[in-house]
Amino acid sequence: MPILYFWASKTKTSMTKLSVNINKLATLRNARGGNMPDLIQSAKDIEAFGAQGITIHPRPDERHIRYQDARDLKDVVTTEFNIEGNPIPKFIDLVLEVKPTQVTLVPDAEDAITSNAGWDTRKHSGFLSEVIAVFKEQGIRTSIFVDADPYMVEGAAKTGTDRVELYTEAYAKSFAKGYLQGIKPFVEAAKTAHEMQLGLNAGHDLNLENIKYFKENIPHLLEVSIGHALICESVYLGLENVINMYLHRLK
Ligand SMILES: CC(=O)[C@@H](O)[C@H](O)COP(=O)(O)O
Ligand SMILES: NCC(=O)COP(=O)(O)O
Repeated sequence: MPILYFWASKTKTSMTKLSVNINKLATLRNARGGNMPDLIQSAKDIEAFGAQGITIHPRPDERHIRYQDARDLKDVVTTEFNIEGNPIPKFIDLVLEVKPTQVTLVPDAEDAITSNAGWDTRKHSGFLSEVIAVFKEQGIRTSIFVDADPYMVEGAAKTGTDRVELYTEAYAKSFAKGYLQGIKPFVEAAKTAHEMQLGLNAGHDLNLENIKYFKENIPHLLEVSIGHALICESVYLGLENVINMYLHRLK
Protein backbone atom coordinates (compact mmCIF):
# COMPACT_ATOMS: atom_id res chain seq x y z
CA MET A 1 0.00 0.00 0.00
CA PRO A 2 1.44 3.47 -0.80
CA ILE A 3 2.67 5.10 2.40
CA LEU A 4 0.25 8.05 2.23
CA TYR A 5 -2.77 5.80 1.85
CA PHE A 6 -1.53 3.67 4.76
CA TRP A 7 -1.29 6.75 6.96
CA ALA A 8 -4.77 7.91 5.88
CA SER A 9 -6.34 4.51 6.52
CA LYS A 10 -5.05 4.61 10.11
CA THR A 11 -6.77 7.95 10.60
CA LYS A 12 -10.43 8.20 11.47
CA THR A 13 -12.15 10.07 8.66
CA SER A 14 -14.87 12.59 9.27
CA MET A 15 -17.00 14.74 7.05
CA THR A 16 -15.49 17.74 5.34
CA LYS A 17 -17.80 20.66 4.63
CA LEU A 18 -17.99 22.19 1.17
CA SER A 19 -18.12 25.98 1.15
CA VAL A 20 -18.79 27.31 -2.33
CA ASN A 21 -16.90 30.46 -3.26
CA ILE A 22 -19.22 32.61 -5.37
CA ASN A 23 -16.69 35.23 -6.51
CA LYS A 24 -16.92 34.03 -10.10
CA LEU A 25 -20.69 34.42 -10.19
CA ALA A 26 -20.16 38.04 -9.20
CA THR A 27 -17.54 38.41 -11.96
CA LEU A 28 -20.13 37.27 -14.48
CA ARG A 29 -22.82 39.52 -13.04
CA ASN A 30 -20.52 42.56 -13.12
CA ALA A 31 -19.64 41.95 -16.79
CA ARG A 32 -23.00 43.39 -17.94
CA GLY A 33 -23.84 45.70 -15.07
CA GLY A 34 -27.20 44.03 -14.40
CA ASN A 35 -28.17 41.35 -11.93
CA MET A 36 -27.57 38.17 -13.90
CA PRO A 37 -26.68 35.81 -12.44
CA ASP A 38 -28.47 36.87 -9.27
CA LEU A 39 -25.92 36.37 -6.50
CA ILE A 40 -28.45 36.17 -3.71
CA GLN A 41 -30.64 33.59 -5.47
CA SER A 42 -27.52 31.63 -6.46
CA ALA A 43 -26.38 31.48 -2.84
CA LYS A 44 -29.81 30.21 -1.80
CA ASP A 45 -29.75 27.59 -4.57
CA ILE A 46 -26.21 26.47 -3.70
CA GLU A 47 -27.35 25.87 -0.14
CA ALA A 48 -30.52 24.12 -1.32
CA PHE A 49 -28.35 21.80 -3.44
CA GLY A 50 -26.52 20.73 -0.29
CA ALA A 51 -23.40 22.88 0.04
CA GLN A 52 -22.62 23.55 3.67
CA GLY A 53 -21.23 27.04 3.26
CA ILE A 54 -20.88 30.16 1.13
CA THR A 55 -17.51 31.88 0.76
CA ILE A 56 -16.88 35.36 -0.63
CA HIS A 57 -13.64 37.26 -1.02
CA PRO A 58 -14.37 40.96 -1.46
CA ARG A 59 -11.28 42.62 -2.88
CA PRO A 60 -10.57 46.34 -2.43
CA ASP A 61 -11.34 47.10 -6.10
CA GLU A 62 -14.67 45.17 -5.82
CA ARG A 63 -13.86 43.49 -9.12
CA HIS A 64 -16.26 40.68 -8.27
CA ILE A 65 -17.85 40.64 -4.81
CA ARG A 66 -18.95 44.12 -3.77
CA TYR A 67 -18.95 45.15 -0.14
CA GLN A 68 -22.73 45.57 -0.46
CA ASP A 69 -22.99 41.89 -1.54
CA ALA A 70 -21.56 40.86 1.82
CA ARG A 71 -24.25 42.92 3.57
CA ASP A 72 -27.01 41.51 1.34
CA LEU A 73 -25.86 37.93 1.83
CA LYS A 74 -25.83 38.28 5.60
CA ASP A 75 -29.56 37.68 5.99
CA VAL A 76 -29.70 35.04 3.27
CA VAL A 77 -26.95 32.56 4.07
CA THR A 78 -28.26 29.98 6.49
CA THR A 79 -25.23 27.67 6.40
CA GLU A 80 -21.67 28.80 7.19
CA PHE A 81 -20.83 32.25 5.87
CA ASN A 82 -17.11 32.70 5.29
CA ILE A 83 -15.64 36.06 4.32
CA GLU A 84 -12.04 36.03 3.10
CA GLY A 85 -9.74 38.96 2.59
CA ASN A 86 -6.79 41.07 3.56
CA PRO A 87 -7.62 42.73 6.89
CA ILE A 88 -7.23 46.33 5.78
CA PRO A 89 -9.34 48.75 7.87
CA LYS A 90 -12.38 48.78 5.57
CA PHE A 91 -12.39 44.97 5.40
CA ILE A 92 -12.24 44.74 9.19
CA ASP A 93 -15.17 47.18 9.47
CA LEU A 94 -17.20 45.18 6.94
CA VAL A 95 -16.63 41.88 8.75
CA LEU A 96 -17.52 43.41 12.10
CA GLU A 97 -20.72 44.79 10.58
CA VAL A 98 -21.75 41.57 8.80
CA LYS A 99 -20.58 39.17 11.52
CA PRO A 100 -20.16 36.06 9.34
CA THR A 101 -19.58 32.61 10.80
CA GLN A 102 -15.91 32.78 9.86
CA VAL A 103 -13.39 35.30 8.63
CA THR A 104 -10.35 34.03 6.72
CA LEU A 105 -7.37 36.36 6.67
CA VAL A 106 -5.50 36.33 3.35
CA PRO A 107 -2.39 38.45 2.72
CA ASP A 108 -3.16 39.43 -0.84
CA ALA A 109 -1.73 42.43 -2.60
CA GLU A 110 -4.25 44.83 -4.14
CA ASP A 111 -3.11 44.18 -7.69
CA ALA A 112 -2.85 40.39 -7.39
CA ILE A 113 -4.99 38.50 -9.92
CA THR A 114 -5.81 35.99 -7.19
CA SER A 115 -4.41 34.94 -3.84
CA ASN A 116 -0.85 33.78 -4.34
CA ALA A 117 0.72 33.17 -0.91
CA GLY A 118 -0.02 32.33 2.68
CA TRP A 119 0.82 34.58 5.62
CA ASP A 120 4.26 34.76 7.10
CA THR A 121 2.77 34.11 10.54
CA ARG A 122 6.11 34.72 12.26
CA LYS A 123 6.83 38.12 10.74
CA HIS A 124 3.22 39.34 11.12
CA SER A 125 2.53 37.63 14.43
CA GLY A 126 1.74 40.85 16.34
CA PHE A 127 -0.61 42.24 13.69
CA LEU A 128 -2.42 38.92 13.22
CA SER A 129 -2.85 38.44 16.98
CA GLU A 130 -4.43 41.90 17.30
CA VAL A 131 -6.84 41.40 14.40
CA ILE A 132 -7.77 37.88 15.50
CA ALA A 133 -8.59 39.18 18.99
CA VAL A 134 -10.90 41.86 17.54
CA PHE A 135 -12.88 39.31 15.51
CA LYS A 136 -13.01 36.68 18.24
CA GLU A 137 -14.32 39.22 20.71
CA GLN A 138 -17.33 39.61 18.41
CA GLY A 139 -17.86 35.83 18.24
CA ILE A 140 -16.53 35.48 14.70
CA ARG A 141 -14.49 32.32 14.06
CA THR A 142 -11.08 33.09 12.58
CA SER A 143 -8.89 31.32 10.08
CA ILE A 144 -5.48 32.25 8.69
CA PHE A 145 -4.47 31.38 5.11
CA VAL A 146 -1.06 29.65 5.23
CA ASP A 147 1.27 27.70 2.99
CA ALA A 148 1.70 24.01 3.78
CA ASP A 149 4.54 24.67 6.18
CA PRO A 150 4.43 23.34 9.77
CA TYR A 151 6.57 26.30 10.94
CA MET A 152 3.93 28.74 9.65
CA VAL A 153 1.11 26.63 11.09
CA GLU A 154 2.80 26.78 14.50
CA GLY A 155 3.16 30.54 14.07
CA ALA A 156 -0.56 30.76 13.30
CA ALA A 157 -1.40 28.86 16.48
CA LYS A 158 0.45 31.50 18.51
CA THR A 159 -1.88 34.25 17.21
CA GLY A 160 -4.89 32.65 18.90
CA THR A 161 -6.68 31.82 15.64
CA ASP A 162 -9.31 29.07 15.65
CA ARG A 163 -8.28 27.59 12.32
CA VAL A 164 -5.84 27.73 9.43
CA GLU A 165 -6.65 27.37 5.76
CA LEU A 166 -3.97 25.55 3.78
CA TYR A 167 -3.24 27.26 0.47
CA THR A 168 -3.57 24.35 -1.95
CA GLU A 169 -2.36 25.75 -5.28
CA ALA A 170 0.96 23.87 -5.02
CA TYR A 171 -0.89 20.60 -4.38
CA ALA A 172 -3.24 21.23 -7.33
CA LYS A 173 -0.29 21.91 -9.62
CA SER A 174 1.62 18.80 -8.62
CA PHE A 175 -1.50 16.62 -8.81
CA ALA A 176 -2.17 17.88 -12.35
CA LYS A 177 1.36 16.74 -13.30
CA GLY A 178 0.72 13.31 -11.76
CA TYR A 179 3.15 13.97 -8.90
CA LEU A 180 1.20 12.53 -5.97
CA GLN A 181 4.00 13.10 -3.45
CA GLY A 182 3.15 16.79 -3.72
CA ILE A 183 0.61 16.15 -1.00
CA LYS A 184 3.30 15.35 1.60
CA PRO A 185 3.83 18.90 2.93
CA PHE A 186 0.06 19.21 3.29
CA VAL A 187 -0.12 16.02 5.37
CA GLU A 188 2.66 17.37 7.61
CA ALA A 189 1.01 20.78 7.95
CA ALA A 190 -2.33 19.11 8.75
CA LYS A 191 -0.71 16.97 11.45
CA THR A 192 0.87 20.05 12.99
CA ALA A 193 -2.44 21.92 12.94
CA HIS A 194 -4.08 19.03 14.78
CA GLU A 195 -1.26 18.88 17.34
CA MET A 196 -1.67 22.62 17.92
CA GLN A 197 -5.44 22.14 18.32
CA LEU A 198 -6.19 24.26 15.28
CA GLY A 199 -9.15 23.50 13.04
CA LEU A 200 -8.17 22.80 9.45
CA ASN A 201 -9.59 24.28 6.24
CA ALA A 202 -8.13 24.21 2.74
CA GLY A 203 -8.63 25.93 -0.56
CA HIS A 204 -7.41 27.32 -3.87
CA ASP A 205 -7.52 25.48 -7.16
CA LEU A 206 -9.21 22.42 -5.71
CA ASN A 207 -11.41 20.73 -8.29
CA LEU A 208 -13.33 17.58 -9.17
CA GLU A 209 -10.11 15.81 -10.23
CA ASN A 210 -7.93 16.52 -7.22
CA ILE A 211 -10.37 16.78 -4.31
CA LYS A 212 -10.81 13.06 -3.58
CA TYR A 213 -7.10 12.34 -3.18
CA PHE A 214 -6.73 15.41 -1.00
CA LYS A 215 -9.62 14.39 1.24
CA GLU A 216 -8.33 10.82 1.51
CA ASN A 217 -4.89 11.92 2.63
CA ILE A 218 -5.44 14.99 4.77
CA PRO A 219 -6.48 14.20 8.33
CA HIS A 220 -9.03 16.26 10.23
CA LEU A 221 -10.04 18.37 7.25
CA LEU A 222 -13.04 20.40 8.42
CA GLU A 223 -13.81 22.48 5.36
CA VAL A 224 -12.79 23.20 1.79
CA SER A 225 -13.74 26.37 -0.07
CA ILE A 226 -13.93 25.94 -3.83
CA GLY A 227 -14.87 28.54 -6.40
CA HIS A 228 -13.06 28.96 -9.70
CA ALA A 229 -13.04 25.32 -10.79
CA LEU A 230 -16.47 24.56 -9.36
CA ILE A 231 -18.08 27.34 -11.39
CA CYS A 232 -16.16 26.31 -14.55
CA GLU A 233 -17.17 22.68 -14.02
CA SER A 234 -20.77 23.79 -13.57
CA VAL A 235 -20.59 25.48 -16.98
CA TYR A 236 -19.09 22.42 -18.67
CA LEU A 237 -21.51 20.00 -17.04
CA GLY A 238 -24.53 22.22 -17.58
CA LEU A 239 -23.92 23.22 -21.22
CA GLU A 240 -25.48 20.14 -22.82
CA ASN A 241 -28.68 20.51 -20.84
CA VAL A 242 -29.08 24.21 -21.60
CA ILE A 243 -28.26 23.86 -25.31
CA ASN A 244 -30.88 21.15 -25.59
CA MET A 245 -33.41 23.39 -23.87
CA TYR A 246 -32.74 26.13 -26.44
CA LEU A 247 -32.93 23.69 -29.35
CA HIS A 248 -36.24 22.43 -28.02
CA ARG A 249 -37.65 25.99 -27.96
CA LEU A 250 -36.34 26.71 -31.44
CA LYS A 251 -38.12 23.78 -33.11
C1 LIG B 1 -8.06 32.77 -0.54
C2 LIG B 1 -8.05 32.05 -1.78
O1 LIG B 1 -7.47 31.07 -1.88
C3 LIG B 1 -8.64 32.48 -3.01
O2 LIG B 1 -8.84 31.35 -3.76
C4 LIG B 1 -9.74 33.36 -3.19
O3 LIG B 1 -10.74 33.36 -2.30
C5 LIG B 1 -10.18 33.41 -4.61
O4 LIG B 1 -10.14 34.70 -4.98
P1 LIG B 1 -10.43 35.12 -6.48
O5 LIG B 1 -11.79 34.58 -6.83
O6 LIG B 1 -10.39 36.60 -6.45
O7 LIG B 1 -9.38 34.51 -7.36
N1 LIG C 1 -10.30 29.84 -0.07
C1 LIG C 1 -10.25 29.37 -1.38
C2 LIG C 1 -11.49 29.69 -2.10
O1 LIG C 1 -12.41 30.26 -1.55
C3 LIG C 1 -11.67 29.31 -3.50
O2 LIG C 1 -10.51 29.27 -4.24
P1 LIG C 1 -10.62 28.84 -5.78
O3 LIG C 1 -11.35 27.52 -5.81
O4 LIG C 1 -11.44 29.92 -6.46
O5 LIG C 1 -9.23 28.74 -6.27
